[in-house]
Amino acid sequence: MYHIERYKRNPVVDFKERTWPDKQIEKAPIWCSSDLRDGNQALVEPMVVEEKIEMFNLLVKLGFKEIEIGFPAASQIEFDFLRQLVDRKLIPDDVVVQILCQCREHLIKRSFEAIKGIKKCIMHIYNSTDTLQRNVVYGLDREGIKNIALEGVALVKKYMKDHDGEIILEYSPESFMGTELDFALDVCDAVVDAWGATKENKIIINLPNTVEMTTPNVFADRIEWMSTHLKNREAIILSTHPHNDRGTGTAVAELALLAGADRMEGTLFGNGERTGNVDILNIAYNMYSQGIEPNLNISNIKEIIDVYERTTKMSIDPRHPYAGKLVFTAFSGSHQDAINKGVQAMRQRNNPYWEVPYLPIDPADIGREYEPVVRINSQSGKGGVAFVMDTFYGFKLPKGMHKEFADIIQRISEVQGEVSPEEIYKEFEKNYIEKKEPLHFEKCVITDADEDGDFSTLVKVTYRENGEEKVFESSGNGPIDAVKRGLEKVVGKEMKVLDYNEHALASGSNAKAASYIHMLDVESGKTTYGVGISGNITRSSIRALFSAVNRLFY
Ligand SMILES: CC(=O)SCCNC(=O)CCNC(=O)[C@H](O)C(C)(C)COP(=O)(O)OP(=O)(O)OC[C@H]1O[C@@H](n2cnc3c(N)ncnc32)[C@H](O)[C@@H]1OP(=O)(O)O
Ligand SMILES: CC(C)C(=O)C(=O)O
Ligand SMILES: [Mg+2]
Repeated sequence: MYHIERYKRNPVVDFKERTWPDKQIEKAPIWCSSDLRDGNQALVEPMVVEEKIEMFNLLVKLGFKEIEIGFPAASQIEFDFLRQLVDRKLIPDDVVVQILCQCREHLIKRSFEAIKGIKKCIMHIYNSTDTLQRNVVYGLDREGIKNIALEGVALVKKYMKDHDGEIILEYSPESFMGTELDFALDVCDAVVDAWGATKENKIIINLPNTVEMTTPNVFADRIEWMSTHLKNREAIILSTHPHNDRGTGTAVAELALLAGADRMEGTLFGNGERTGNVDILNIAYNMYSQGIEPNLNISNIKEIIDVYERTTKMSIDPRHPYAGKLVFTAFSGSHQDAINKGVQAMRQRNNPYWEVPYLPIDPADIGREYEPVVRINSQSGKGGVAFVMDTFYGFKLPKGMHKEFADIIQRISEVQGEVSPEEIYKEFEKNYIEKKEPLHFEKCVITDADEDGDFSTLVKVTYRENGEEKVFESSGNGPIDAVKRGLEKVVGKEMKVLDYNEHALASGSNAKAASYIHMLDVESGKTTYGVGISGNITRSSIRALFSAVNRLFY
């Protein structure tokens, strides 16, 4: 049943002093991957130890320096994984592992057992602080909730005494977005004090968007408000941890950075509870697209996808930003035309900037060079077909030919749907290069008459007509003109070469040339293109003439 009266709006923040709307992201935050914790706790089949190790190694390779590896007090598998990391010496010196724990003594005690032997560890404790959970989960008032947090700090301090390694404390007022700001501030200030954080020995205060409840601007206000009101801000690394319930996780994360967050927790491709955590790669690629160094090694998205899909058994949606199979592909005609023109213009322009319509970054920069930017179906146009012929096969079709050939392809796509580059090339061969019947060119002997003049080139052309070998002789002001005049006699029609183009097909000494003839049947006014290829430029142009004649008159 549809009951809109059951829902109410969440409050905005009365904070006129906000400065984030005028800011820009200037640098990458401290990234913390929560793939092995928040991501893992949301999987139908949580990762087993070997899968976790594979994911951990990937995160290290990507350059994460802080990795939340789980909740080791929660299960044996989580505990064993952490022990494996230690025993197999898989944690590089410059990587700090982080573990999550509730503010409960037996769990904190067990967590300290798990981290034995780790030089430096972020101990992440949390408790929910919002009005709803205060009432329904804990049945406690503000003071009671604050005490859970302070009890957590006291317990970490207690077990730290016998621990041989550095502990950085992270505290999260879980469900921060539903917590009154003055109370969130009160709890966080109390935790910072109780921990004794200083500028030199900072604490991480992590303000999560546990469940998205408002538009991103409200979350940004909340972050900036906290950032400016926390008592001992210089002793704090302000972290945030967005989720994606309203589909605005990335927006929230980016606005939180404008609003003063120093650190960002999230996961690869946004795996995580419900609609997921924020997709760290999305934010990092967004930074990259703005020329901001993301401080992550994200140039091989294929490898990231492979490990992610294998270990989480999740799949990437084809429309997922940067990673989806279709996100750098244009099917529609006007987009393809603009991409085609943009790529040509880039080749001619003398500056380093990537500026191609509809492509925010060069897909090759992130390892997507093998996927087609342009795919052809019934929504496609001439620019797209020309782009495929150029980028896949090196044929630079003259502009006038784009429509003629695209019409051939569109007739096919309307029947069968998508037409692959291979099929497009086969049609090109069939309709142009191999258009060799009924007049099949065999050879041409060219002689230059001594005197200059309109008919100084003499040709003797051997060809087959419906299989029968024949010869004609003709003259003209060059080989193309001479052969054309001969063909007029063979066909019995007046024809005119409207345009001629040629280009090399591949570099190197055995490069072939492609020739294009635009031909008019003077009587009917019909025109068409003919295409020829050969290692010899004159042969390729004569082939193009035959191709055009076969297309136009038979
Ligand atoms: C937003 C987040 O992602 S938070 C992280 C969530 N992740 C996980 O929970 C994954 C791992 N968790 C687990 O495996 C289990 O919850 C365990 C092992 C940690 C604890 O198991 P159990 O004690 O059996 O159960 P459970 O989690 O339901 O405990 C609930 C009790 O803990 C209390 N509690 C919940 N969170 C906290 C907290 N952060 N600090 C202190 N107490 C807490 C509850 O109020 C409740 O108390 P009650 O028994 O008096 O009603
Ligand atoms: C434990 C906390 C930080 C969390 O995962 C959340 O609030 O989403
Ligand atoms: Mg979370």
